[in-house]
Amino acid sequence: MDALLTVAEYEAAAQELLPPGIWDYLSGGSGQERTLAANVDAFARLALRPRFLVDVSEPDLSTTLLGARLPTPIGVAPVAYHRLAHPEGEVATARAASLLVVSVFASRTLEEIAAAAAGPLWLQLYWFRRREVVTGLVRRAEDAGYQALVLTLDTPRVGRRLRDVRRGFAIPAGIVAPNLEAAVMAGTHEAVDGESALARHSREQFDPALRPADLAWLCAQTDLPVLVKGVLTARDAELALAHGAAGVVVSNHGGRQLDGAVASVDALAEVAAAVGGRGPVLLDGGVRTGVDVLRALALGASAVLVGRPALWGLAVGGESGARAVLDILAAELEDAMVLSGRPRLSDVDSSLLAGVQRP
Ligand SMILES: Cc1cc2nc3c(=O)[nH]c(=O)nc-3n(C[C@H](O)[C@H](O)[C@H](O)COP(=O)(O)O)c2cc1C
Ligand SMILES: CCCCCCC(=O)C(=O)O
Repeated sequence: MDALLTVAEYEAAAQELLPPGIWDYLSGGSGQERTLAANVDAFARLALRPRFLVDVSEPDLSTTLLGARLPTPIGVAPVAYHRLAHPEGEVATARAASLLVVSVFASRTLEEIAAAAAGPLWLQLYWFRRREVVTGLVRRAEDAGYQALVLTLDTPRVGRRLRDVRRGFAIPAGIVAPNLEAAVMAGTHEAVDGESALARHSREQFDPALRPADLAWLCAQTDLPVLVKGVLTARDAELALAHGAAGVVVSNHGGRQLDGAVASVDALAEVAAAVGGRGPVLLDGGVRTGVDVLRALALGASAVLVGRPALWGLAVGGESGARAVLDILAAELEDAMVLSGRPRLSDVDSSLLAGVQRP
């Protein structure tokens, strides 16, 4: 087989390998999948304005995020059940990633992942009705050396994902979420009529009444920085920072929640302006090339996260497949920085983008 050179080639190879139901769960979106498509299309519309007569002989992709030095501004977004893609699951991804946000629905324990990790780990949380589930996870993350928490705001319930509804998708027997007790996970392996097992589970277990005061309460439970994920407006960024958040992840959950929601990259400038340097602004959704990473940085992102691309790499080649995907994105980013006359991340700003108003 020829070497795979792009994320798109990993996507196609993963589709060949994965059972159709798992492929649909990993790659699909909600509703008509308009936001899923928009996330990718919106990047393609952002044209670049390269400049020359600049010394680009020593490009530097490194950055600092929440005090941690990272070789690139590219991390892995929280994605449930990596063992759907590869038997080693999150342990393989953690070996490959320089920053991994571990889903609360990880299919390996927080401690196994920490023992394998090559870089910082952050733990993503949902707002479970039973608060002791949340606080128990916070304590375990602290004890295992995780460096931040990420509270996902955009999922008061799982969105209506028609591919999963049609297939009666449920988590296959043998793949579990070992960081959550059995009572919290009841029903996730059983298909139901008219709804995916995950959507039903979320209605039973997630508290849809999450308010700013709850965020403040969570921040008060821990010394770890708490970021919020799913922010698409200046209003939510302001509210989150005012209630203790240390940073935000601009995200529409990869087009899996509100179909019709704005593409992540189209929401980025508004959110970055509202944060105004008070904390890191990450972006996920639709990042498929290193040029996309550069575009996001130009619009104010401190770093990007990739969800599906990491899982496609994992499906194709376990740890080395996930690493290959992240390396492709980093190599493409370096190329784009050199070819656009921005050799350091501090050189990247909105002057790189055509048609974007400059301050
Ligand atoms: C299969 C799958 C599972 C996901 N699980 C979670 C999760 O457990 N928690 C969460 O906050 N986001 C979850 N997400 C959303 C991702 O964190 C991220 O927002 C999204 O994948 C980014 O879009 P991309 O896949 O285009 O990179 C999941 C996404 C996918 C594709
Ligand atoms: C067992 C519940 C899984 C919750 C959904 C994970 C997720 O966020 C996703 O997008 O899928």
